[in-house]
Amino acid sequence: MKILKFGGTSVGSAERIQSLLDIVNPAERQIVVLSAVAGTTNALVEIAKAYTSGKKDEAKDLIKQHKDKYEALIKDLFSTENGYKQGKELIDYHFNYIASLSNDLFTPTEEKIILAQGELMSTTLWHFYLAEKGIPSVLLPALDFMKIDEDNEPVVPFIKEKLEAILAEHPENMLFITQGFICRNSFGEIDNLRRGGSDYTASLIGAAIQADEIQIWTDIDGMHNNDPRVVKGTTPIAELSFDEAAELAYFGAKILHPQSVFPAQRYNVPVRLLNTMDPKAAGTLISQNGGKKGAIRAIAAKDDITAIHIHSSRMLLAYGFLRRVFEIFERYKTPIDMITTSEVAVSLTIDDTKNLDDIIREVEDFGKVSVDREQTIICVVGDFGANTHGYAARVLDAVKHLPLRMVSYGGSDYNVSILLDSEHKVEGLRSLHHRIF
Ligand SMILES: Nc1ncnc2c1ncn2[C@@H]1O[C@H](COP(=O)(O)OP(=O)(O)O)[C@@H](O)[C@H]1O
Ligand SMILES: N[C@@H](CC(=O)OP(=O)(O)O)C(=O)O
Repeated sequence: MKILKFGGTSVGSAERIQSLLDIVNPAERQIVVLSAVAGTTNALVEIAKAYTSGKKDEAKDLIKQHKDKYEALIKDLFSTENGYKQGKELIDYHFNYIASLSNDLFTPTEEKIILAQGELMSTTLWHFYLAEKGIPSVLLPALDFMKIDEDNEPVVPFIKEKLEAILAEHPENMLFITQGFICRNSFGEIDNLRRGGSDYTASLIGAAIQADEIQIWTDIDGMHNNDPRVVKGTTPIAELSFDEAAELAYFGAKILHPQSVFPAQRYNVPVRLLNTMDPKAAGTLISQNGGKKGAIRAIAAKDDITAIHIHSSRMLLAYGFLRRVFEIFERYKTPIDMITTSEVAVSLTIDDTKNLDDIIREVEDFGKVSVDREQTIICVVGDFGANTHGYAARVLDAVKHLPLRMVSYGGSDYNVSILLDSEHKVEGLRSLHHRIF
């Protein structure tokens, strides 16, 4: 069984929703995971922000604006009166529900309920469209099987058990549709897998049911060797290993949600990145042995990084120092991305600054602390195993005209990372691209 995920742009208009049938073969048993229509989740975030700050009129205007877009979409999508009627009832229901939340005490729980409406609408609209065309499909409610625990980690055995039970109820059906992104948390409340999380849904489903392949359909012909939004002349990479893809996704290659590689890797299910606008293009295949030995594969950048530098003479010849520093970050559930150390100092980076003030207060017990904000990690990914040579030199040579804050090499066989001020990011990406590829 295959899992096909279509992102926001792939369901971004009536025409795009209709042309999913050019790609999806309804005679093949498969699960199709859909994101919300492009722009919807951003609009829902804005509505929730307006509610949070008590701006009910602003929220009402935003709801109206967005509902108008959906009115236009369903007019173009359906060709029968009955199809249109069903679509209209659906969007009335969801937008009235969003509007009704203005009367409640607005907490993060209500915010997550609002954010879930986009995927609930897109999947049901496509299900109705297929029905209009006489194509049977089964809508699988993600909220019935997609679950995360108290640490926001997915509960794969639960997902597997629930999903297999639901699929077993429909032995004759071929086409299943479900929502990406949304899930329930350990309290049973509606939650989500964070922005861009529909890829993660597809990967978790693929892992849970041991699918043959997970296909991520988007608006570009695979993972490119640099950020196409910043650098001209980037090219798609035919094959990547899971490790390389994970590094690229984590360090900013927006085409894949950062966590989405791990479930597929853990259960060894290949992932293919494909282009809805050009379905015949080869795309990128991510698999166990996909990497090309001894080569630089791609460059990615992650913004909004904060660097923390701790200078302490107590570190000199001491043991247990780093453990005590790391424990502080662990207590505040703050992941560390990059680390460099000397005998009397340690520098590390984080991207989640929710608890930064508390962390700094505690870290200051160890020595002198300084913080640099608006930093960017540029990550160069390839096969840099212990027997290879020259890669770090090539990377550093390409950015020798830029001030570097940190350099990390050797942490894994796949990654050379540099930290620089975000104002140098574009120049860094371009210079690396032109000198390396
Ligand atoms: N290395 C990269 N390779 C391919 N696309 C990338 C890369 N880095 C950033 N992107 C961007 O990711 C976009 C696709 O991701 P996204 O917008 O999340 O798609 P979707 O809405 O289909 O989930 C592309 O349009 C491209 O601009
Ligand atoms: N709709 C959600 C989830 C998602 O994955 O979207 P997309 O596939 O369009 O990146 C978001 O915008 O975050």
